[in-house]
Amino acid sequence: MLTQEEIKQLVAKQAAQLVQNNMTIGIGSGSTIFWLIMELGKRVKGGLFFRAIPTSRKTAALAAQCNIPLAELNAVTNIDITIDGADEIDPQLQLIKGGGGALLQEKMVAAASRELLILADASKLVKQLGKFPLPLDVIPFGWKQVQRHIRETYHVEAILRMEDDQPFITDHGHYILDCPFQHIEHPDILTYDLNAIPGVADNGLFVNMADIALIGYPDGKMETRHR
Ligand SMILES: O=C(CO)[C@H](O)[C@H](O)COP(=O)(O)O
Repeated sequence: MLTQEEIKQLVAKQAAQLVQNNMTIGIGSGSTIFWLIMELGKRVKGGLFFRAIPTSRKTAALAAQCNIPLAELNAVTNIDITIDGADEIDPQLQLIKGGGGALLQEKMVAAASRELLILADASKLVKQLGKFPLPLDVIPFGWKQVQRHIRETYHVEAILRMEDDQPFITDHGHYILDCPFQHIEHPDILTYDLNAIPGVADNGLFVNMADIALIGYPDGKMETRHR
């Protein structure tokens, strides 16, 4: 039986093979994507040329260490594919993302891409989204108003994400509120409503965005799911 880390490595290795010469790709964030970057680094060493739009500073730094050429989102007109991880994946390939706090940039890069491929081990599969607390990316000014709105509207206690006893700060200087909705029945409606709250930059629901998910299992099998 493979460990979770070995499964992540396996799906990352498979996904890295999809990248072809001269492509522009989006590279997600997180521990699964760490392995993707390692595999892509090997392919760069082998002579493959592509350029990548990173979805976080961490990803940009890792990719640079692996000699992967980087480009800015504003500098490109086409992204062939974005490869990213997820925190929850439902049967329709609707996602919760943002466990690493990079959801805003991840969603912007994914939205600009022709295709979004999600890599995950099978523990991320759920029947219904919501067990994983939904991250909201919020502007620090007035974040408590957003928290109050979530409490009064949904009866959900949004928790300010902390790091080393300080609020966690995103790459864009924002805060993250983690919202334990438990059961999200209509992700399409919820994403729309949450983003309408003043002060919310974005939320971690990725609705109708993922095209394919590559899922790895402890026995070494891999499954491809399409939306
Ligand atoms: O959305 C993300 C970061 O904002 C990640 O893709 C998500 O948290 C999954 O991470 P991991 O591969 O470490 O489980």
